[in-house]
Amino acid sequence: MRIELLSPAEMGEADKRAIEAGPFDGIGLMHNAGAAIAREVLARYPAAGPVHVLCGPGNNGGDGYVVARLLAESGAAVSLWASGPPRAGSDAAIAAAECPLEPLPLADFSAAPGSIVVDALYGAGLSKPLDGEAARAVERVAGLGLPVVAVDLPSGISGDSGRATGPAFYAELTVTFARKKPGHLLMPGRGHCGEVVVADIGIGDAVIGGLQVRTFENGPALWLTALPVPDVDTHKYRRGHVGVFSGGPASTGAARLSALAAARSGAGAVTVLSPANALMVNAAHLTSIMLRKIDDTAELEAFLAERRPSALVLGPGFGVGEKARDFALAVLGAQGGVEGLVLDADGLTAFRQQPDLLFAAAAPKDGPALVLTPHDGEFARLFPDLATDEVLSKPERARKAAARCHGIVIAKGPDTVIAAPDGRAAINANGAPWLATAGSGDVLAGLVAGLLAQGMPAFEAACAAVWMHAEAGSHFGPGLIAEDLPLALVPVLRALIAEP
Ligand SMILES: NC(=O)C1=CN([C@@H]2O[C@H](COP(=O)(O)OP(=O)(O)OC[C@H]3O[C@@H](n4cnc5c(N)ncnc54)[C@H](OP(=O)(O)O)[C@@H]3O)[C@@H](O)[C@H]2O)[C@@H](O)CC1
Ligand SMILES: [K+]
Repeated sequence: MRIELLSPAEMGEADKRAIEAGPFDGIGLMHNAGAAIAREVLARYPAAGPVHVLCGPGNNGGDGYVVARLLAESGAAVSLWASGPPRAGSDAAIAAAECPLEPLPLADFSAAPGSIVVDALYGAGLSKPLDGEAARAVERVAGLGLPVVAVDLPSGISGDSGRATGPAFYAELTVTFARKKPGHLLMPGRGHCGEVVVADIGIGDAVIGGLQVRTFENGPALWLTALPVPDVDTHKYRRGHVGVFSGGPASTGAARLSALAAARSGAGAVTVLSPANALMVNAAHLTSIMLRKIDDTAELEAFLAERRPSALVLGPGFGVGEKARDFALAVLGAQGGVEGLVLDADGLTAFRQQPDLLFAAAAPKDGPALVLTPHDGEFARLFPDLATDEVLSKPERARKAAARCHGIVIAKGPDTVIAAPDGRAAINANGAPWLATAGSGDVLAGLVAGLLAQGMPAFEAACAAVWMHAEAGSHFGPGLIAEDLPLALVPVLRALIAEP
């Protein structure tokens, strides 16, 4: 699977390098792009009524002229609407000259029900919100409920950020070239794209490889080789030991959800670390998972020294306050053995007044890895300036946050982004609305810790956990509650580990 996500700038560079490398020149790539779209239109709408191709002034419009010509040659009834002539000397001007159809002014666009729309107004070169005739075309198409096939991106959607700065088409199908772009996976872009097809237009893997892309679609291809599989001669502590901090007697369930997920991920041992007053509640609900009393930092340090847990989860149901901060800092300061700390929920909020305290504790390179799992609200508490920066895309925000906190940031949402301090970022796209349920985040935190404890590098562990969590939720479907998730991970893990 080709998992690189190319920004519009990287795509432009790929285009340039592919032309230099040959065999296709600019108009050659455009012919390939147009042919791929025409093929999809004919395959998906074989009994289609008239096709209306809307062309903008740039190369996105150029692709549209190729599509219009090819569809007309195949016998389809095609109308061509253009916002203006392409720039003289551009590839789009060549494509327009090759197209025998006379363009009608976009301002006059109208279509009968039953028509298909090919949106070739703006793609990678979108530079401002759609307005005037383009905005009216979006409105008319939506009003008529016509199916839209978008060329590269639905016009109005940013390929970088997935944002719609103004009106934007809702496509049934988006055909893009060489690789997906971040805007296909980030919200709201993802909701505008419909199905996304990636067409090979002759830009080779070597060209893409040379770009040193740092943004990926999250999926097994990104981390499967790092997924821990136990050796035949293993024993339970070699499979990693996870400690999960529990809250007080009235809020222990979240820690147990994390603990169960850590256990299901393959960690050999899991211990719930409970205050004395919640020991009995936890004991009544735990079987294979161990229990240990920890009320203060001295008890925590004794546990770390004696039992040498490899990863810890702090936050779910824990309560916000000094104890959360002290415990997190003690874990990050632990000498040797601790692979990582997953800080979630209350563990994040506890640092809202002094995020730098946390970030400084995570700075030493030989210390435990820090993984933060904020939803939007928690992200804004720790990184208020990044959260309110309207210019940054979600991956850029997460990258800056990761660099600042010296840790992995899992910026949760329908388009969860995982970022590392070294600049890598992955966008998750297999999420399901069923996952938006209380306790779902606790399961994710435990899953990350379980993988960390088994020695998976932190970025890969975070990406794998997010993907598996979403996959488990999608497979389970309607009726999902967080208690179902740990067991729903089993078929997901089985399928991954069975893969050659
Ligand atoms: N790269 C590749 O590998 C290949 C790329 N291909 C295709 O090329 C596409 C990229 O082409 P592109 O760079 O010419 O950009 P495109 O989206 O056509 O727009 C640029 C023009 O629109 C204008 N403009 C922008 N927004 C506007 C607005 N809201 N309202 C009004 N005007 C607006 C903008 O004006 P300016 O910003 O300069 O003022 C400029 O004139 C890409 O998506 C793919 O389909 C394929 O052929 C195969 C190979
Ligand atoms: K488009």
